[in-house]
Amino acid sequence: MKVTVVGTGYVGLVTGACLAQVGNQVLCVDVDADKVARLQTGDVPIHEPDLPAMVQEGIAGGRLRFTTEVAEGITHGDFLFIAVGTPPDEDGSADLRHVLAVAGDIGRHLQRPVTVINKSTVPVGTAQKVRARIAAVLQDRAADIVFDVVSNPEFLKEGAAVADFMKPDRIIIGVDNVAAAERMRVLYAPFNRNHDRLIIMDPPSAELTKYAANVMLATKISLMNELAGLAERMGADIEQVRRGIGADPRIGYAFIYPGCGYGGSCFPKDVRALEYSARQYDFDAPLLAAVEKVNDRQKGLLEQKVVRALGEDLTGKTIAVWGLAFKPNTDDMREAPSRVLMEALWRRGAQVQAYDPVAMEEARRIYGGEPALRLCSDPYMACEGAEALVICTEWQQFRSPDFVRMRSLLRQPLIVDGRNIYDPAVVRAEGFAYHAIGRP
Ligand SMILES: NC(=O)c1ccc[n+]([C@@H]2O[C@H](COP(=O)([O-])OP(=O)(O)OC[C@H]3O[C@@H](n4cnc5c(N)ncnc54)[C@H](O)[C@@H]3O)[C@@H](O)[C@H]2O)c1
Ligand SMILES: O=c1ccn([C@@H]2O[C@H](COP(=O)(O)OP(=O)(O)O[C@H]3O[C@H](CO)[C@@H](O)[C@H](O)[C@H]3O)[C@@H](O)[C@H]2O)c(=O)[nH]1
Repeated sequence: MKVTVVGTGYVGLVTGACLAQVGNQVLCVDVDADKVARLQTGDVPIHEPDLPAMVQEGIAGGRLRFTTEVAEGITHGDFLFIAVGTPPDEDGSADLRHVLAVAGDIGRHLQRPVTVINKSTVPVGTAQKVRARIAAVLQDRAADIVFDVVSNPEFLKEGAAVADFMKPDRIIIGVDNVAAAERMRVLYAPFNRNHDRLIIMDPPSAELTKYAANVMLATKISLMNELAGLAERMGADIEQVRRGIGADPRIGYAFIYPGCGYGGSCFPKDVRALEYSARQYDFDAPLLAAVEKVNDRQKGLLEQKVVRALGEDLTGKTIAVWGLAFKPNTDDMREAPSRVLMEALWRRGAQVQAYDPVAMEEARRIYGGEPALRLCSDPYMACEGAEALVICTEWQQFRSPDFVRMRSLLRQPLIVDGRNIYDPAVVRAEGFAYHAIGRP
């Protein structure tokens, strides 16, 4: 099948590469000429396991191509995916500018009947807006071309994006006619072999399903973080509590890890966007506001723990930070807790020595000119002469460190663990003061 994917970010690139992998002819379109130039040579600009090999295989097999030519893109595909960003506007609402710009492009260049599929995370009613924009532009051209608009939100996680796309838990198809649903079933058949993963519904329900999933997960995390704060005060250990409640299958072990707050390009923005939508409908949604409030507070916790140990004025002091990405296996630092911590430390006059296995280039891009940041090529180098080590991301390589070496490099044997990756008894036996999240 001929597929066009507009937008080659985390979602678009993974969608394009995976659809090419199963044999489709895929053309990916992006307005970012540098990104397209890199992708044309098989150079994947993001860190995502398995993606470079898949992109290179697709290019070599002639099934995956990249262009900045939007007209070429729109005329190529029978399926046109919209996978552009929907960043938060100042008021928290999802900015639909890019999605509607693509709808306008489709209207301008469409030559034959197609299925337009929106993969971006968008508020309820957007499929309708996309349809209206395409129809209006077609009308201006006096072009009478039929098209469907399908809502097909994406649920991949960064760091596991290829695996999630290839073996999805579910494929949500929001559609208003049977023929379009059938076309989607055929397109997704390679990802739907053993169990039927397709859940077909109306477009508004599909659009809300995406937000509902993200706010449900964000709520689990914020609730655990709130309980962690209580545990800390009550002398209980949230890690023991986590195991105790996770054993109940109605609760489950997934997504109940307390920590220094959720980050990334999705949870923070999507909780805010749904809050905004609720206000638009004049509907009080106190739970959503609380989820966000708890998370904001949680992101300030690591700074508080450092201050409690070292004092308010950190002028001239150096703090080591392990982990800059918002979670392991990605170089994405959007809304990462590490950023909140580092910026707070800088305001208090501290120097930061940071290490991340893959996000160093991204850190350089964001904080390149920051004199109070030293990016270190090795985790132990980051500890050299620092008053404390703070862990922001639970990368595997941090889990079993050389504590003796760490202690010899740090000026003070102090670890603030934002991800609860160590056994407090073990770390303390190594001679460290250890402060984690919700643990005595
Ligand atoms: N990142 C994730 O893990 C994830 C997962 C599920 C859903 N989503 C949702 O998917 C959407 C895309 O997210 P992302 O992380 O892939 O975004 P991204 O910022 O990584 O990529 C978006 C891409 O779209 C391109 N673009 C913007 N306007 C364009 C236009 N008019 N024509 C062509 N290209 C254009 C940009 O240049 C960029 O390369 C968002 O709505 C997001 O909420 C993201
Ligand atoms: O028990 C947990 C699980 C996660 N997190 C944090 O939550 C954030 C988000 O993690 P994760 O969900 O794994 O990453 P994302 O790539 O942001 O994926 C989420 O957001 C995507 C974009 O909408 C969705 O497609 C995915 O289904 C959804 O999991 C990260 O900061 C994690 O550290 C916790 O603090 N505790």
